[in-house]
Amino acid sequence: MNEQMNQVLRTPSNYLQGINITLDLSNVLELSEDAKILIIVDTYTMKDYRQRIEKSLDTAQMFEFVVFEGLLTMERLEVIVKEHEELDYDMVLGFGGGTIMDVAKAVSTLLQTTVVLVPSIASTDGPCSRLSAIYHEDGGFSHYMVREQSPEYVIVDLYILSLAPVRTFIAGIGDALSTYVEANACYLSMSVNDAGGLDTFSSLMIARSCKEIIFEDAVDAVKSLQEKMITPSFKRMIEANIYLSGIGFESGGLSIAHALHNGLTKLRSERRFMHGEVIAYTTLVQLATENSHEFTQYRDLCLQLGLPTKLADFGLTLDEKVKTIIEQTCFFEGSSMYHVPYEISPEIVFQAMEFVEKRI
Ligand SMILES: NC(=O)c1ccc[n+]([C@@H]2O[C@H](COP(=O)([O-])OP(=O)(O)OC[C@H]3O[C@@H](n4cnc5c(N)ncnc54)[C@H](O)[C@@H]3O)[C@@H](O)[C@H]2O)c1
Ligand SMILES: [Zn+2]
Repeated sequence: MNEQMNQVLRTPSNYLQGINITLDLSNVLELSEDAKILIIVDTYTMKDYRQRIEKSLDTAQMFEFVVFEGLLTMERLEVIVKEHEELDYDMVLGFGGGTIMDVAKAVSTLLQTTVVLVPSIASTDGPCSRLSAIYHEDGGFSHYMVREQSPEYVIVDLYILSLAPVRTFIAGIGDALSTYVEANACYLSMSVNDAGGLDTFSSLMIARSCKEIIFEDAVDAVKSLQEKMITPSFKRMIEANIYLSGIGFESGGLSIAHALHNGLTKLRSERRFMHGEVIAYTTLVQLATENSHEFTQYRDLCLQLGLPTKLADFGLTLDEKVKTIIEQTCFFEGSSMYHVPYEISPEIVFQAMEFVEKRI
């Protein structure tokens, strides 16, 4: 019975945030002279920040870059590990978007090193969690790989994030928007969270702070980013996107919004959408399944931020194919779809999607 489980809250060992904090990584990480570091970057961070990272880690004995772009699959993960297992690295440092955070966590698990995560966009709440989302070659979600320990270091450079594309920041707000909705559903249904136990009251409060900051600060924070200004609202929103949402989802738990997102990865659309953009929509669907009086408030904020609010915004139609995907991929033993304090079924989710689709 879940009632006898422990309550578990997990956090990264160190969360450091500052303007240009990445100029001083050797000191911030207290690097020893014999440190060997594997640095995982995406094409963007490699192009714009390679020199900064090289200079900042110059006290290390050696470091090597791996450039990763595209989806994290088990096959690609095994290739990276095979190519680097001989060198006895102490640390894997991931510097990039949400995918790079997941690659770095997974590689560090398999190479048994510490992990340092430096998000170059505040687009997901991945940096503070132990999870890595693994995909199939065709883009469909496969499973979560879970690191034993939370990340040792999360380093947040406000200067770098103040130059990031506005769309990525808004996607991060979309991801964070789901956190309280899902954590609250887990708390009320005594569901197992992603930290491996029952929710603490603290994690629920962290998720609630995340929600409060979004509704107070998101609009102003986006304006700040458009003007490349590091304002108090921007700083609070960065913490909400990365830290509060990260702890809030892992130790608060996932529910319908992420289960439905994972199922919808089986659908192909013309344009590529970011994780958080899909989550904004699936959060609205979760709110609709519970007939929440807050549905309109959430939907209006999404509209104000330019986040998708219906399937049509992804160029997709709510048809039988979608229904089949929900039936076949979202409802399985252990799915977070069941993490709600009320009855749930493919029909109820589909009806909620119809409701969301018809809202003007
Ligand atoms: N493990 C977790 O806890 C967790 C949580 C949320 C999301 N995720 C995963 O994260 C992934 C999505 O991450 P994402 O939405 O960040 O997309 P992404 O990482 O796939 O893509 C981000 C893109 O932005 C580019 N980029 C990076 N920094 C940039 C910058 N400063 N300026 C301009 N471009 C930049 C990159 O080159 C990349 O092409 C998904 O796989 C999702 O499952 C994992
Ligand atoms: Zn998410």
